[in-house]
Amino acid sequence: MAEEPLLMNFSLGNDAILVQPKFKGGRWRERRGLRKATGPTGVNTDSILERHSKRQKTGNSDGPTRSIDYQRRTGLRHGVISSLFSYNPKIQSVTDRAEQESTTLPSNAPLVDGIDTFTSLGLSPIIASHLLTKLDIKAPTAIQKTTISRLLSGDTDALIQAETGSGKTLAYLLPIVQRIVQISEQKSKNGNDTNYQIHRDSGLFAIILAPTRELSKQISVVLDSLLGCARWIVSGTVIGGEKRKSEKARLRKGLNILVATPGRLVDHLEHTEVLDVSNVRWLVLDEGDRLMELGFEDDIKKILDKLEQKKGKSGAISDLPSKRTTILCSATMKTNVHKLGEISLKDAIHIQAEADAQQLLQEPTTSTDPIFSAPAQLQQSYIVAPAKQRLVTLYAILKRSFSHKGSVMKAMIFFTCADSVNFHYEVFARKVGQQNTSQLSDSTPELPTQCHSSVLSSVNNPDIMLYKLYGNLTQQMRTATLKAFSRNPNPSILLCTDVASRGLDLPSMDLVIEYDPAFSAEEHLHRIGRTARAGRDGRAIVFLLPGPEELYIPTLKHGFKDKRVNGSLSEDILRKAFAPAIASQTRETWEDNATGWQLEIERWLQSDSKIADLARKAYVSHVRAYSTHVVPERHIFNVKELHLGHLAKAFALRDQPSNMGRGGKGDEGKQDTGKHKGRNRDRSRNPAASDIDNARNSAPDPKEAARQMRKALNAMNPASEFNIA
Ligand SMILES: Nc1ncnc2c1ncn2[C@@H]1O[C@H](COP(=O)(O)OP(=O)(O)OP(=O)(O)O)[C@@H](O)[C@H]1O
Repeated sequence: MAEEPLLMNFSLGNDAILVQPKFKGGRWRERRGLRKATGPTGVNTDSILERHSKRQKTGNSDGPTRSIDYQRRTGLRHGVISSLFSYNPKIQSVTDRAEQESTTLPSNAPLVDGIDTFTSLGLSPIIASHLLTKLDIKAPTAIQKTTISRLLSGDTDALIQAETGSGKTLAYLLPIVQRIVQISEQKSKNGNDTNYQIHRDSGLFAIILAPTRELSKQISVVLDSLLGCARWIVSGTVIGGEKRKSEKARLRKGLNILVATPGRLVDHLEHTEVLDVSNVRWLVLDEGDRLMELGFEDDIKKILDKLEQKKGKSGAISDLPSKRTTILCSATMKTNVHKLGEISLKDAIHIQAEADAQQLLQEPTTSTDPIFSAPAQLQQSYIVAPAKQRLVTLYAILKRSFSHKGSVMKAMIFFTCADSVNFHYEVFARKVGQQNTSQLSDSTPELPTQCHSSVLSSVNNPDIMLYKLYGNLTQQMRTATLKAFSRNPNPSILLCTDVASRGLDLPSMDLVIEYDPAFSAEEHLHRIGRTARAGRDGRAIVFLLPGPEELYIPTLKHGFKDKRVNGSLSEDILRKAFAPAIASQTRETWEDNATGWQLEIERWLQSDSKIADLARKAYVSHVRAYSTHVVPERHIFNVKELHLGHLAKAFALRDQPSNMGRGGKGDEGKQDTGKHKGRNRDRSRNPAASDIDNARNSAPDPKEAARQMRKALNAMNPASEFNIA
């Protein structure tokens, strides 16, 4: 079954059409469609693209390039190719350019004072020793310390909030596993001492819900390794991406703990009779805010109703708690989490790591102020790069970061859309020196999307691998890619969308680059939280454009306890990365070298129509995605402020694609002659979007419009970026 139709982060009342909702989660395409549908206040990127493309045709907005000599050396002989270094906007903000080393102690590391051990918190010595010997986990983290003792001592609902990488998964899994082990042992004392009385067919006791398949799989792996000390307790997953039949077979065999995505679980609750939830006493909603953003509210309500309806008496298994405990968990707690809390929790306790709780007391926040902080040891910086210098600066950072084997082992680069991931993957995957043959990497559905990057590899670091991940890849490919990326002992770079921003625990992640800033401050926190986990070091870099985007810097600082965020200019980075060899007898400058690199990519694009199409597609998707930043941040990421001609250069295009004013999605080089043709084509490919247009334009009265709107929204699937079921 397809995933239930979902709304993002808001429910429509009868007159919902009159209000301006905030769209946060899901794919940018759906966010954009939804925002456009709600009224004329949204920015129309189609018309912006069209306006700029007309302006573009009247001449080169960049004016003349530098001297004739400079043009001769750089290949800009005809004066029609925009220079990387001229006519860039003024940079206002970067006053803080000296690199500051952090001396801050890690805030999400295991506690080292030796006072709090897992056994002192109430965990059984068997589990504690299993943690030590098999998982190399010696001491609890701060959130584990607070959560474990609280959840072991009672059956109260809980809302767990702690930094990324602070060990929240074990914080809720350990007490649940211990409680089930205790129930099992209790039974064995009453009966046969040598046999545990709980088996896989004794009943389902706990369900853990997570928003993505990747995260569900990850939780399931942690759970399985934990259950190594209680092998008679069996766990499993129902997360889609495989045949329903095999999931049913697994459920028929019996499971005691189930990890699931909400859509797929609802599907089984409705169609799989053998799934008995009468004994479920623990329900965990991991990444609660994301579950809400992806529109799982209805599914969660259905699950809660089913659990309530089917709840059996605890008589069948003695010591089974009479009450169900629900645990809600996330690093960020937005208003939607409180709504989820209202639906799912009763008299819940709010559990935070002690340090976080103290900080909150000292710095009370308003309801509009998101409560979040990044791990203290994470070194965060921003780079102000003019649009034209973005691509070459990204190359320069990667080249320097991976200049020696071991300097950086794993890096992630976040983009706002899959088209952009695809384009940049090809840029760094291309075979140097083979400019006339398309190297478009074809992927086989079951194999990881990976290739060697000869562009980034060097004598000192010869084996740099590239991977890409986004929601529209097949599930097998996504799983294989993450596995291959995690297991590759060589330096590796993952190019991805926000499908990888939540919860993923990828080993040795040293560097996170937000090449496109996140759609919301909370998402930024989750993205950078893929590094600096469990006390380890990590670096995060965000790219900003000069101008309004520099207003984002206070938001970046807000997430850090000591407001420590370093800034640098792209030209400083280019100067270092493209410095000519000392022995060089030529008159080359770093500017020439940087320009040479950019021109090589531009020529490669011109010689290969497939790559050029990919670049145009990426460009249009990027601009459209840009217009879907959350409302409170739209003055910072304002699509009207984008210089579209300069931005084209970041996609190695010499002009803004003139034939893509209104079409965009997948134009694939076709001419778009009529004013509205492209748009109509886009709409015809997305019937839901065209329904929304109809709803907005034709409905005579607000109630009817709202009804049509609900119908249209129901036809869309905001979670499809995440391919959840
Ligand atoms: N007590 C501990 N000691 C050492 N490492 C730990 C401990 N607890 C968890 N870890 C490790 O810390 C890493 C992060 O844990 P986890 O994924 O649970 O973090 P999280 O708080 O859920 O992060 P996010 O908010 O990003 O989902 C994992 O690699 C895990 O094995």
